[in-house]
Amino acid sequence: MSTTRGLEGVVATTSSVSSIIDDVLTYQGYDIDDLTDNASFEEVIYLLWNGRLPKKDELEELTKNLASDMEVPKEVFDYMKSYPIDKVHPMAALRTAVSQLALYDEEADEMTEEANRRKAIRLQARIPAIVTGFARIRNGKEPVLPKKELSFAANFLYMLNGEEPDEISETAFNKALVLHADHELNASTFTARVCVATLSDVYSGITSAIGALKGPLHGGANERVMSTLMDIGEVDNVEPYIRKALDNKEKIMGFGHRVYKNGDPRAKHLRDMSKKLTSITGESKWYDMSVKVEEMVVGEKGLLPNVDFYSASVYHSLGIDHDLFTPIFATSRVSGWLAHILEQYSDNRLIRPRAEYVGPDKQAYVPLNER
Ligand SMILES: CC(=O)SCCNC(=O)CCNC(=O)[C@H](O)C(C)(C)COP(=O)(O)OP(=O)(O)OC[C@H]1O[C@@H](n2cnc3c(N)ncnc32)[C@H](O)[C@@H]1OP(=O)(O)O
Ligand SMILES: O=C([O-])CC(=O)C(=O)O
Repeated sequence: MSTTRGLEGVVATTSSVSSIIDDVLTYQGYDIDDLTDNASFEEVIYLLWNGRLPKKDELEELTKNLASDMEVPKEVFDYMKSYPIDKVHPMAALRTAVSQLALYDEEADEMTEEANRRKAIRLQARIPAIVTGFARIRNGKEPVLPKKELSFAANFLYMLNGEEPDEISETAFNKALVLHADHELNASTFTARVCVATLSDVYSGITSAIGALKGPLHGGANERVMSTLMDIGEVDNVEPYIRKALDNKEKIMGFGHRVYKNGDPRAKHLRDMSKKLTSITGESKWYDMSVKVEEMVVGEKGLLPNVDFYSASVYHSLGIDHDLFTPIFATSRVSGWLAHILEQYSDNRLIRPRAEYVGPDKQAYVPLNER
């Protein structure tokens, strides 16, 4: 038996949801650049779940269903109010609340395709309501109900702040959602597929995926990018800070990628958005620092920024709390997880690889009092 550390380069399944070929990312064959410039997040959800872009009436129906399914069972928010709220990370809150959602869904264990699609809409709709509801509850405020006439992106910001966003913020947030929606067999998506390949339910798949996304080597990196920028503080501090970190063999969050070696095609969109938004807020230093960090990490290590690097200054400029950055990633990525879960169910086989045994051999049991 031979092993590949971290399964690098191993092709573990076929999929038609998204592809990364020659550093080009597509969702169902549509280039991410095209979708980012033109599509609403709702269109992307439809595309990922159905393999084609929606017609007008199909989009209207999905948008209506998403808006009407955003209301979270009261019990979930009641329980949230009893969390040790000042110690709970929003990703932990999200993981718990999504698991709890299953308890109030009578169809949770119903395995027909129709039921799974209905649950997909409910999960896609309720995750933003949970993320924003938690953000408000921990500040002593009540969750805000979504407005049916708002887009998915606008509703997120509305439920978070209690005020409808301006057009620039809505557009930027929509682009960020489009950019994070799916990414082939990344760690959290693989986790979701492994879970549901046992024929476990959709809620279990999404709860597991949230756990995987939370880690700093994956979705959790975006929050850490902002911590790095805050630690650096000023453009002039970038050089000594990054040099010291690299000398100490520390990882610079938001750089490197398992699949892309010539750069993540999503990063340039977020870089442009960061430049624009930080100049609007009058805090260009976050963009300027980011550019300087990029120059140094590219120069010293040849590592390029991934999706998490510039998203940090984008979300910061939208006034979002830093520990909500990864839950926002989950709010978008749940669309991809659900597409992969539906695909897995449609042609399922248990996912069960092997491990090469490297432990001790031929051990004989020694009674407790002789050890
Ligand atoms: C949405 C996403 O999940 S995108 C990724 C988000 N994660 C991050 O930004 C965290 C920082 N980046 C990393 O930790 C890695 O680049 C990963 C996890 C993304 C990819 O990991 P792998 O493919 O396993 O690469 P690996 O960690 O083996 O790195 C290869 C070499 O590059 C170095 N390296 C990789 N990323 C970085 C980094 N961000 N900073 C400094 N050095 C790095 C490693 O130390 C290693 O060096 P070595 O060969 O001298 O030991
Ligand atoms: O694909 C990966 O390994 C990580 C990533 O960029 C993503 O999930 O968006």
